[in-house]
Amino acid sequence: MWDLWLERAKPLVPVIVINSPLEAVPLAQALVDGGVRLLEVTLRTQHGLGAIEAIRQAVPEAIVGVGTVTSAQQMESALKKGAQFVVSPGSSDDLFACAREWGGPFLPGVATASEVMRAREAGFRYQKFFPATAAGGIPMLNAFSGPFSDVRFCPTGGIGQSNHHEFLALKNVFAVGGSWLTPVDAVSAQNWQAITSLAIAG
Ligand SMILES: O=C(O)C(=O)C[C@H](O)[C@H](O)COP(=O)(O)O
Repeated sequence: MWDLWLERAKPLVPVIVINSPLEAVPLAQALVDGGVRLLEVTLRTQHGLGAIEAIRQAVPEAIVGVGTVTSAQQMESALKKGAQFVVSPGSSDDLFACAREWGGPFLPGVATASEVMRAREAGFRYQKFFPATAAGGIPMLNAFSGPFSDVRFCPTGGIGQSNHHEFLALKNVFAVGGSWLTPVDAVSAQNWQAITSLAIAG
């Protein structure tokens, strides 16, 4: 699924925190206008689920995922709202089971070789490397590429405008994620043009 989506979308996954329900649709539209279509709407606030539903309805060019998923129950709630992919900062047997039953694109979070192996054994070869810079950054991803040549990563955590190209240049990286595309001050000021400009620059 990722390969198909990435034919039409930049390999950037903004990690979105919705503080006001009214922000969701214009923010998603601003990102899409800049060519960023894979959107990870986190469940860090109470508005996350509603935002997923609203963006699915109002911004058809967006590919809307849910992030900060740490339980099967959260995954199920987000899928009911129309989430098209699911991201977790970590991995658990419950999440693996729920994602397998669903059958859609799930990115389990991994930070160590053992976690990569567990997620791969569970059937997930696309994984979120989190927290990317704190857990070893580019040297760690290069080290993973030897033993895990069949696994591809979306590094997230500590990545920004200045270094995301270096991550994207790695063969085992299919996309990079982060909050730099949706700065809190621009979102709270409803400066959608600034968000589109960041998306275009990314
Ligand atoms: O809440 C989640 O779903 C997470 O898994 C963590 C986020 O992906 C990172 O916290 C983003 O990192 P920054 O780009 O450094 O802000």
